[in-house]
Amino acid sequence: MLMPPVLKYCGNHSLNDLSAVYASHADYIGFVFTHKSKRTVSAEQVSQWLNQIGQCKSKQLVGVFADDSLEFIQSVCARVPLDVVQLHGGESLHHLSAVKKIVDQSVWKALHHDETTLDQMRHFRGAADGFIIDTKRKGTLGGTGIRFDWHSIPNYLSEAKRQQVPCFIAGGITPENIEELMMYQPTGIDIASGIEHHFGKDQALIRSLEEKVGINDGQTSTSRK
Ligand SMILES: O=C(O)c1ccccc1NCC(=O)[C@H](O)[C@H](O)COP(=O)(O)O
Repeated sequence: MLMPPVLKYCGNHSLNDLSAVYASHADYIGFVFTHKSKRTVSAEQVSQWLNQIGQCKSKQLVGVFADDSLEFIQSVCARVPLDVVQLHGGESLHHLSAVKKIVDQSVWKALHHDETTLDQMRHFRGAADGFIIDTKRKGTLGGTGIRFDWHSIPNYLSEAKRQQVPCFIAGGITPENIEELMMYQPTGIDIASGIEHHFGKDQALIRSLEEKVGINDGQTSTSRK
């Protein structure tokens, strides 16, 4: 029996979004703090929502940044109890190492799929604590709702396994195409658009996706680990 992938639901930008993903089997809940997104939230908003809804111990919080300054990243980490800092821009190895020095959190590097991605994963070996492989689209860094050529997934998973770090597949994953993606046996999946209806996270879409990856309602995210 195949293990269901680790789930990350990203781009939560309202209290309703947070309620929907809290009720789900998500392992990671992502907030986009960089200003380069239509889903940008502030540290103040997120900490207010967390106060309203309470902390959820079985889920880890991820903060998404993209080419942001060390000061900005540090200021968000001081206000929001993040478990992971995700760097989603064109950050260099030098910048990622500098971020690692100033935060206590794990630092993941998002890479945009193209013919150089595997080399880039090797370049970040020993520094990045995990990878997100996302779709490359000019003018947008993430949350595109567009998938990349999944034939490269086995190479990405093998490299992450060699490095003994998690690897999430992102970009255009939906309840409609998740069964096709499951044939590549992804260890982690990361979704923003595909579980949204009218730009808000939708519990019916989340349930449909989770059923298709083999997570049933009797399981909590911790009982899957
Ligand atoms: O979601 C965004 O709007 C976003 C904008 C800029 C940088 C990163 C962003 N999202 C990061 C994620 O981890 C998304 O889950 C990932 O890009 C997949 O998005 P989607 O294709 O919409 O499922």
